[in-house]
Order: sequence, then C-alpha cells, then structure tokens
Amino acid sequence: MTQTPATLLAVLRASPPLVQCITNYVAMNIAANVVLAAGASPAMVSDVEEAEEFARIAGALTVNIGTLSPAFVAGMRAAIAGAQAAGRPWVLDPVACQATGYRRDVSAELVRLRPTIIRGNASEVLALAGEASRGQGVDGRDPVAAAEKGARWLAHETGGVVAVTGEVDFVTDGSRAARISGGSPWMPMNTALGCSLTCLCGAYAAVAEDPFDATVAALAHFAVAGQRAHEGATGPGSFAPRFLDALQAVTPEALAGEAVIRAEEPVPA
Ligand SMILES: Nc1ncnc2c1ncn2[C@@H]1O[C@H](COP(=O)(O)OP(=O)(O)O)[C@@H](O)[C@H]1O
Ligand SMILES: Cc1ncsc1CCOP(=O)(O)O
Ligand SMILES: [Mg+2]
Repeated sequence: MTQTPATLLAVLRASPPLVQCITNYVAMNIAANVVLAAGASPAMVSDVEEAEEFARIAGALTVNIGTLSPAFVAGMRAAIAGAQAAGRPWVLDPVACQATGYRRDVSAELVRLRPTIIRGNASEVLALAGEASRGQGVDGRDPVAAAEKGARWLAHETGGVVAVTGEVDFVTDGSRAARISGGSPWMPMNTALGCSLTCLCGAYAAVAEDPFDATVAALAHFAVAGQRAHEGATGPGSFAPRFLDALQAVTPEALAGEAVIRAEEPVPA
C-alpha cells in the first residue's frame, strides 16, 4: 500500500526517527539543522569505535563521501554492517564519485553493499552507472534526464531506490518511477543541501514501509519548502534561513496540496 508524502510526514513528526548521518565536514551543521527543522533527530556519528553500535540503535543510516578519508571509510564500513545486522535502511550519497580514483573505488565498494537508497546529482549517478559524466567536483553538470537510464539500471543492480536530483528530480526502483518538481535555483548555490536531502531521505526511510515512498516524500518535502523559500528570497543568502523555516512550516496538508509529483506507470521488469 503506497504511503503518501503527507502520511509519512505525519508519521515522522509523531515519532521523530533517530538518523545516523556519516557526512562531510562541509555538510555536518546544515544537514543536522535541516533534519531537525523537518522534524527528525540527527546524530553525526562516524568513528569506527562506535559507528556500528550506533547504527543498531538508529532508525536509519546515511553515508556521504564528500570529505573522504581512511578514517571515514572505516566508520562507514562498520556502520553499514551495523545497519544491515539490525535490518535498518541506509542511504548512500556518492559526492563527486566521478572526480578521483579513490572516490570511484570507495563508491563502487559501497554500491556493492546494496544501499537501500542512493541519492545524487545526475553527474554522480551517471558515473556510478559507468557512463560518461560531466560533473565538476561536487557540482552536477549533466541534466537529470541524461541519468534516468543509468538510475534504472543501478536500482536493478542494487535492488534499491535511486534518486537523481536537479531542476526536476527523478526517482526509480527500477520499475516504478516518479518526477518531483519545485524547489529553487538558489538551492544548488547553497552548499550541502544535496547532502542534507540525503539525511532527510534517511529520516523518511526510517518511518516508511517502502523506500520508494520514503524517497518521494523526502524530495517532495524539499521541493515544497524550496518553492516557498524562493518566493521571499533575493539570492542564496536570503534563501537559506527561509528554507529552514519552510522545512519546519510545511505540514502534511501542505505536502498533499503543493507537492508536484508525476508518477510513471511501472515498467515491466
Ligand atoms: N535548478 C533547480 N531548481 C530547483 N531545484 C533544484 C535545482 N537544482 C537543484 N535543485 C534541488 O536542490 C536539491 C539538491 O539537489 P542537487 O543540487 O541536485 O544535489 P547536490 O547538491 O548533491 O549536487 C534538491 O532538492 C533538488 O531538487
Ligand atoms: C563543497 C564540498 N566539498 C566536499 S563535500 C562538499 C559539499 C557538497 O554538498 P552537496 O553535494 O550537497 O552540494
Ligand atoms: Mg551532492
């Protein structure tokens, strides 16, 4: 039974999930504030000494390779093992996976561990799917549409959900697909909002029955809040505080009324 974004937001707010976010130095503060504003409970716990134990008590885990290092990788491996042992969902954010051999190798290893959800920009998803990517560092330079085929392939490979974000987001589990419109062009000009969205995907995955519904809900929450914040902003600087306020102000009714989601009929396997 499909759970709508409105239903999932109500569940999330009624019982705020604990989300373990292994993320990069750039994103840690904004991602925690985004998850708090949306209504969930973030914890940026990444060291190998405690990452596995913490993953067993969290509702979901998110893994982001933005500021990669051997210490981060050791914590990621431990946390993923803990999440899998506890049957918890985990989300991969393959930041700039096209940029270096180190990032390519680590993201390929993490994909082989079958993340529940992968969330990236089109250039990152193209690279994960083995296709040419025009990504510039952490910034996407490819249109979302260019990555749709690769996203479907990756979803089949991992048995999970893949979200390609950009001007109009695309989500697939390999057969179902949906596109989410909204947000603001000021969003990619605010560093780490993609990373923050990955953490929010984790929050929704912690409370949802189906990770596809969770991903659609997280992206719809961002799209509606981003649209609202855009209306009062004059640039990325005035957008940022409005966006946090809007994440908190969005209600289940608003998601039902303002989210622009176009579902695609399942593609026969
Ligand atoms: N041109 C745009 N217009 C509206 N929303 C956008 C635009 N570009 C990105 N977004 C939104 O910004 C958020 C971050 O996505 P994105 O920039 O693709 O990730 P990343 O920061 O990882 O590259 C998503 O919610 C996405 O929908
Ligand atoms: C600038 C930067 N450098 C390493 S991680 C990072 C943040 C990337 O954030 P996002 O992928 O959400 O744009
Ligand atoms: Mg990113």
